[in-house]
Amino acid sequence: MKQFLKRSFALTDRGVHGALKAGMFSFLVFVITMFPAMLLLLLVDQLLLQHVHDTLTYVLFSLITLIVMEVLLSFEYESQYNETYKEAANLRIEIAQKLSQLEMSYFSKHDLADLAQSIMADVAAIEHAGSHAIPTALGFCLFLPLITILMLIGNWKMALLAIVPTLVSFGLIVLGKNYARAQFNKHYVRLRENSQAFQERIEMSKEITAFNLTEHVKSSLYARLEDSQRVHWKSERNAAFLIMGSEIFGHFSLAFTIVGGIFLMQTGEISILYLIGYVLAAMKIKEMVDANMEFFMEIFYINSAVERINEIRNAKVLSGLDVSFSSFDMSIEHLNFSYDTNKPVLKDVSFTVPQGSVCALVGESGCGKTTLLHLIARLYDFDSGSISIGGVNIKDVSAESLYRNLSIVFQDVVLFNTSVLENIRIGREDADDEEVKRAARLAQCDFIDNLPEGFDTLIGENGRQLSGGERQRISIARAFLKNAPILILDEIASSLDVDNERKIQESLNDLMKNKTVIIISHRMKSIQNAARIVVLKEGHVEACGTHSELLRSSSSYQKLLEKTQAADEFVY
Ligand SMILES: Nc1ncnc2c1ncn2[C@@H]1O[C@H](COP(=O)(O)OP(=O)(O)OP(=O)(O)O)[C@@H](O)[C@H]1O
Repeated sequence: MKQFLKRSFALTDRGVHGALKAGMFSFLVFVITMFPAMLLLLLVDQLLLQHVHDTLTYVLFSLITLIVMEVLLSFEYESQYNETYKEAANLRIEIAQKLSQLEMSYFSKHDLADLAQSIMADVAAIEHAGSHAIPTALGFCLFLPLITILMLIGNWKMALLAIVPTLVSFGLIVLGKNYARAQFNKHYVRLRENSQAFQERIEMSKEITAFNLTEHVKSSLYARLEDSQRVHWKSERNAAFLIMGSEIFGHFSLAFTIVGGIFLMQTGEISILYLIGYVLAAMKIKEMVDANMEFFMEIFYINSAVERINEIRNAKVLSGLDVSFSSFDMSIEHLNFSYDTNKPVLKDVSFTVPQGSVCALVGESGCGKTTLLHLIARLYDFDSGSISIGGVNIKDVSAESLYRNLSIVFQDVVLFNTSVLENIRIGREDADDEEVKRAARLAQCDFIDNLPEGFDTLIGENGRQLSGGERQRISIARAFLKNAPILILDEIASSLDVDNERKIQESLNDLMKNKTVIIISHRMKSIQNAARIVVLKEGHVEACGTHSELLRSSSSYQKLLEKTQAADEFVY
């Protein structure tokens, strides 16, 4: 049961416990709401059949019913709402933790807007269902068999007259469930596409204005909205038909009970008290079904949200053991990798980088240099072969052990919407302010002095208040601060002007001392002193050696040098 609830509603263990508790209270509330009908039966018994009951019986019965009802309702409320809000927070935390453990390939295969939708909207949908629909449905599923058995014991014919139409009414909803689910999924896909389109519109405002695309984008957004409105209307309309059909059958329950009951009473099979009792029970069941129908629909509606949350839960995580590396020699052997199975990006790549030496990766654009750095940083897992540090395959190493020993400076720098100081401190969380400032000086971040509040200046979303070169230097300062034994540099000079590049080059020479460094640079001159230069061509190692060795032996290396020289001389 617990596993069923966990799977069906993407609940956490605690959430399952909460839902069961709330469901039990809902069941008790269903039971107690039958008591006023029983009181009415007592009265009918007295009026019609002259079975006189003491007035105190009515008063006591009413009082006890009221008190129990009040207590149960408050418990039901408490367990439904409190547990659900806690569950929504737990679920979001669980998803956030899971996302932080996933392979990067998961993010490249999934839409980020979709993930954001899963964390916010899907959990909100489950939260709403959890506070209303799931406990009530659980309670009703317990109550219906109980009342059916009691009614069958009383008179099985009357019981069937009241219960069968109710079951058919339910059956209709369940039968239509798959159809409704497909419609709701379609609507969800449209919503996701719309939010992607709006996000793109906002992110590309500059390009849209510059290329005079405002009208075109506006009309395509309107067309999208109209389309999603159509799909939404269709899904709501079909859901409404289902509910209506099921409600009509629900009414048959009452009609059959009255007509069948009168017939059975005339044949002398049941007394008028039985007739009224079964009519009251049929009315109550109908009332409950009506009140809860939208909850059952809601449970079908959250199905696609549940599927997406479960998909994140079941995704493969980066796993491995905590390891202390004995050395930082790096060895890459027969490495193969593809982003998708049809197109290999790296093919049988092998080379070594001894501890404390610099290795440069060069090659035409698209040959797989950045991909190789991503694999070394374990942002993706490779298909076959190995990457070892100190003889240990990084696939067997936990993310914490690896990143403790690795500093990475990528082409695309990501900054957080906080102060400059905190952005640099990301390199090493326990660094004090002085250490952060020293790292900034080493990375030539002199622009910080000109910011309004120096190191305390907030730099806006993804550092939008900074230039490309300034963002790059903050990223380099993080690497200085971390001072890890392995350093990965991907085109760090791409956003720097000549003056800054020269300054950073000097301080980088200090940082790189005694470290295992892997660097990509399109400025061929800057890597000429590297102990080893690996020339990649269409995903495989074409040549490997020092600058002077490659000048003699590799025609691809010579061509790369010629191209960079030609680019340096290019005049606009
Ligand atoms: N996330 C991705 N999903 C699918 N294919 C990708 C992805 N990233 C890169 N590729 C493809 O992999 C190949 C190698 O790309 P990579 O970025 O590693 O080349 P590169 O040598 O670093 O290029 P550049 O010098 O232009 O930065 C390219 O064909 C690219 O289109």
